[in-house]
Amino acid sequence: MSMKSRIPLILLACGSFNPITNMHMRLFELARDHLHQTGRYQVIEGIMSPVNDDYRKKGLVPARHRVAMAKLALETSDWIRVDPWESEQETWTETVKVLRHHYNESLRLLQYKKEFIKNKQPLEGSTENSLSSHYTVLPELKLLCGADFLQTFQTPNLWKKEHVKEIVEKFGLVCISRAGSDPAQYISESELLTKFHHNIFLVKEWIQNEISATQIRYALCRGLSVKYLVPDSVISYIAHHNIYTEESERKNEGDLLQPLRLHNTTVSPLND
Ligand SMILES: Nc1ncnc2c1ncn2[C@@H]1O[C@H](COP(=O)(O)OP(=O)(O)OP(=O)(O)O)[C@@H](O)[C@H]1O
Ligand SMILES: NC(=O)c1ccc[n+]([C@@H]2O[C@H](COP(=O)(O)O)[C@@H](O)[C@H]2O)c1
Ligand SMILES: [Zn+2]
Repeated sequence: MSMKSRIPLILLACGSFNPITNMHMRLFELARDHLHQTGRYQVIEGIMSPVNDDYRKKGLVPARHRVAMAKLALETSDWIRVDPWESEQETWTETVKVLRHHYNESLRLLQYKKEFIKNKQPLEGSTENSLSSHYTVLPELKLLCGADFLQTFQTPNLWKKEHVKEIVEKFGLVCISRAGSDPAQYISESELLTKFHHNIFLVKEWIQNEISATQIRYALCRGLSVKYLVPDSVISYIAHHNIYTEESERKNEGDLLQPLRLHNTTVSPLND
C-alpha cells in the first residue's frame, strides 16, 4: 500500500510532562515506526497535551512552564507539537474530552481544506500552518501512552467505564512498553479491553529507557546532572526559572487527584 492510500493518523499523548523528558519524545517515534510498519497508516502529526494544573498531582509545576519546556524540547521535531488547549481550560478535563476536542479540530481542518481546494484561494482566518499536512480524508486520532498509563484504567474511581470504552472503541490506543508493566496482561484481565484489543497497539521498546519525570525532578532537587536525559534547552529553562525545588515538590501534597474527587461523588457532572 503506498503512503498516499494509507489512513492518516494523529497521535495524542496526555500527561503531566513535569518536565518533558527524552523518553516522552521517543514514545512518538516508536509509535510512528510501529504504525508505519503495519502498512495501513501514515502518521501525519503528533500532539503532546500537558495536563491542567487542576489535576493536582504532587509536585506539578504550573502549566505555563510545562508547556514552555515541551515547546523548547520539540523545536527539533518536524511532526510533534505541544497543544496548550487542555492546560488552558478552567479546570481539569477528562481525557476522552481532550480526544473529542482534537478530533473535532481535525474535522474542522479537513472541512476547511476541502473548501480551500474548491475555492483555490485562502479563506478568512487561515494560517499557512493549518494547511501544512496535505490529507483530504478524515484522520484517525489515537491516544499514545506508556504501559503504566494503561494500568491506571483498573484503578477504582479514576476512570469512568464509558470513557475507557469510548477511548478504545472510537479512538484507539497506542501503548509503549515500560519496565514493570505488562500491558498484554492488563488487556487480558479486562473484558472491555479484550473486546477492543484490535484497536490497542502494543509497541515493544527493545532499547529500554527507564527515564521517569519524577526521578528527573528528584535529581534536580539534589543538584544532580540530568544532561542527556532531558534536552539542553529544557535544562537551561529549568535553571533560569528555578522550577524544581523542595518547595515545588511539596505542591498538592496530600491532595486527592481531581479525577478521584470527581468520580468519588455520587452526583454525576452535568457536562458529560
Ligand atoms: N520511560 C517510559 N517508558 C514508557 N512510557 C513512558 C515513559 N516515561 C513516560 N511514559 C509515558 O508518557 C506519558 C506521560 O507520562 P508522565 O508525564 O507521567 O511521565 P513520567 O515519566 O511517567 O512522570 P512521573 O514519573 O511524574 O509519573 C504516560 O503515558 C507515560 O506512561
Ligand atoms: N478519567 C480520566 O479521564 C483520567 C483519569 C486519570 C488520569 N487521566 C489523564 O491521564 C494522564 C495521566 O498523567 P500522569 O501519568 O502524569 O499522572 C493525564 O493527562 C490525566 O489527565 C485521565
Ligand atoms: Zn507517569
